[in-house]
Amino acid sequence: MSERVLIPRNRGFLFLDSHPAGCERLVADMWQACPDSADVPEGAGPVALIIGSSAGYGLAATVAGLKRAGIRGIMVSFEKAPTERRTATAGWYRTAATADIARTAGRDLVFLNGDAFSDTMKNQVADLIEQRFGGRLDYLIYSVAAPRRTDPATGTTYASVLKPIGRANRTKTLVFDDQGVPEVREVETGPAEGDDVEQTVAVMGGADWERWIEHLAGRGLLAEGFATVALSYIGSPLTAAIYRQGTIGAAKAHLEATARTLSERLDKTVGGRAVTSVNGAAVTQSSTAIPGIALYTGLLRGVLGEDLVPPVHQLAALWDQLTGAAPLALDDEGRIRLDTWELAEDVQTAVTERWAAATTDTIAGLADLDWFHAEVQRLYGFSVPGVDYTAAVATDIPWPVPTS
Ligand SMILES: NC(=O)c1ccc[n+]([C@@H]2O[C@H](COP(=O)([O-])OP(=O)(O)OC[C@H]3O[C@@H](n4cnc5c(N)ncnc54)[C@H](O)[C@@H]3O)[C@@H](O)[C@H]2O)c1
Repeated sequence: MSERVLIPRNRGFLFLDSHPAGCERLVADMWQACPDSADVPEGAGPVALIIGSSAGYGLAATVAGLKRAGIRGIMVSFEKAPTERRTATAGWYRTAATADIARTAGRDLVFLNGDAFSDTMKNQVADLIEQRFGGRLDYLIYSVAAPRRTDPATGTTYASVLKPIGRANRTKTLVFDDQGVPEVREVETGPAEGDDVEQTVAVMGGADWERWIEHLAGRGLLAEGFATVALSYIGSPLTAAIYRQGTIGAAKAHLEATARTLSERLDKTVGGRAVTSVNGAAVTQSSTAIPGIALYTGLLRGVLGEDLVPPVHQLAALWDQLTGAAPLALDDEGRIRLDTWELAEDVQTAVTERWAAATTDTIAGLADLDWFHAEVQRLYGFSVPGVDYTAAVATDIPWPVPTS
């Protein structure tokens, strides 16, 4: 086993290495932070498929699903193995840690590493549901965030972009230099051109979610009352030009429209439903790539402090609505809303005032920079309280294999 002392090496919000012990501790902390539920079934729980389970909202869905609903089933993500020179990706280590928690909780989770957009993965999952999980899937949570997708039907590869639609967008944004010193800058993003919108919709819209449901339905694997949820975001007017009214927003609108058509079909065939869940802003590898979102999230935390609702609490609420432990609450467009704390008028007013006042000189008093900076580091397992970063750690942790 290779053991090394790991120090964070990064370019902007991207880090070269991930810390296995930090990642493990983070998952353990998430598990602790998720409240217990009296409604968890004693025996084999419902069968769930969670796509995008190694990070962000998908990881929260997995941890909260274990704790609030006693799920078993299949977790899919796309992570890189450790090599001689590089650690594995953080999601690899978080997956190993999640597998340990599931084992301790006595829940049968199988973790698959590969491209969820491929037919190979869909077949592998369908075979597993058939052979290991009684041939019936109760829940599918779709939480993929990816820059590219190859459509297996045509072989065409699509690339998503983060651009405004119609005209260029100038926004304030937050960056940190190598020493972690913050700077508020203005960046301009040119408008979507050519087929940018179609490409982004093809990656982050509902096409692959629908393909999954059709594939599993075609194999007769959807249980009576089957429910599926895909994650969506609306966000603040401050980020609307680049997010909700931009190329990614077009993809989210497509995802939400897909939910409506899927739901009609599922209702008729298995008495099931498909919905989107609109979640609040969180620091994830995907969200930090969006211009302005880092500044916005730092200010949001500055306003809300500990009242900023972490993903695992939002996903606990989601599972409660799915299992019936809490009433299903849908907005006028049929979406589950777990972002109400973020979009509350007083919160948005306060964030907007701070946004207007934000400069490199004032930012420290307006945003919770320590939290934001540490959250970015925690995406890679660094800055996790309780971890000894001077100790050498084994980096060649194996991907969890299911016990037979
Ligand atoms: N982060 C936010 O602020 C926020 C807010 C609301 C909704 N959401 C939504 O939540 C969803 C997940 O986003 P996130 O921020 O948690 O992302 P993330 O980057 O933290 O996680 C993405 C996950 O997708 C997996 N993945 C990527 N490509 C894959 C592929 N080809 N095959 C299989 N797995 C793949 C990754 O391994 C990882 O598990 C997205 O739909 C996003 O729009 C995010």
